[in-house]
Amino acid sequence: MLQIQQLSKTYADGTQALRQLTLTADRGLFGLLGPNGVGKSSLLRTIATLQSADSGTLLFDGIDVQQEPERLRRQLGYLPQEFGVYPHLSCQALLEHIAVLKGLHQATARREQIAQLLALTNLSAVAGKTVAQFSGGMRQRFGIAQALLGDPKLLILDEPSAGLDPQERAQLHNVLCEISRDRLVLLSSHIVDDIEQLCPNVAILLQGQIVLQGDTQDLITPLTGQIWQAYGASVAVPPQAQLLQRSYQRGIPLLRVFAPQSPGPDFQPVAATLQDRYFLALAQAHALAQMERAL
Ligand SMILES: Nc1ncnc2c1ncn2[C@@H]1O[C@H](COP(=O)(O)OP(=O)(O)OP(=O)(O)O)[C@@H](O)[C@H]1O
Repeated sequence: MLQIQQLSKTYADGTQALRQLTLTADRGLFGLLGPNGVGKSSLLRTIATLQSADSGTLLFDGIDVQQEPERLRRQLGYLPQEFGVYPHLSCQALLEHIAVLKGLHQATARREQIAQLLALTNLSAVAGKTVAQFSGGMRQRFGIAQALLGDPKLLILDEPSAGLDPQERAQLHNVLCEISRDRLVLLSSHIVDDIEQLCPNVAILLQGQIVLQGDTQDLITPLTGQIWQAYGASVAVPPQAQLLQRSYQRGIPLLRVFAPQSPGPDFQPVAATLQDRYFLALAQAHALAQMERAL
């Protein structure tokens, strides 16, 4: 289990990336959701022992991550948002190289593990190609294969589906579900659909703090019967409703709002989604910040 208490991090230029952040995550896929720049990567890099926090505690399965980073690293797989590869090495050779760096010295066991991971990530047929020649989806699956070397109990994936086409995303999702059975997979994204499809548990991060955390379905259910949609450019947001999203459907303007009762005859009730919960959290945080500024 990952237990984070009151974690804070301020960069040298004064940017406060994490503000007394508290979070608990157990086994399975855990989604970390938040807009750009709220501190997701800062949190993941800190958990991955790539940077230190200024204060707070960070425990994983009884390991004090800040006191014993080496012990944590033996249990850790990490896929950063962007990762470089040696351009001239094949996928197979690169995995061999990383496996040795991770301490997998026994050649037969190492080869077996690499073969299993190549099969799991659907890369066996292209293992002889250089990773530089891979498509975006293949690269991400390679990134997951390298992170899984050594069978880590904690896997950290920073925006793993960014830039993938729908087919590659679906393939990646299959791999993620497959590998999350007996470990904690901490996954960051600003693609709400990805988190809703994959993660039974989620946390929403805003301005360096967790503003909402829980079972994904339990966060959505209380919104049942309170999400409404209206089509048309002339429809206004009624005062008793909270605007969640203005968008388009096949070119027609679409308004999506939160309201305990029907906001008016133009609005139809629709099923609530994680995106609604997320936008509501953003709107509430924005309103709170405005109130604080006004005081
Ligand atoms: N090394 C650094 N030095 C100074 N500021 C930094 C550094 N790394 C990140 N920041 C700042 O800290 C804040 C949080 O950044 P971070 O990358 O953790 O956010 P994020 O939620 O992962 O964003 P994104 O989704 O865009 O990757 C931002 O204001 C960012 O500009």
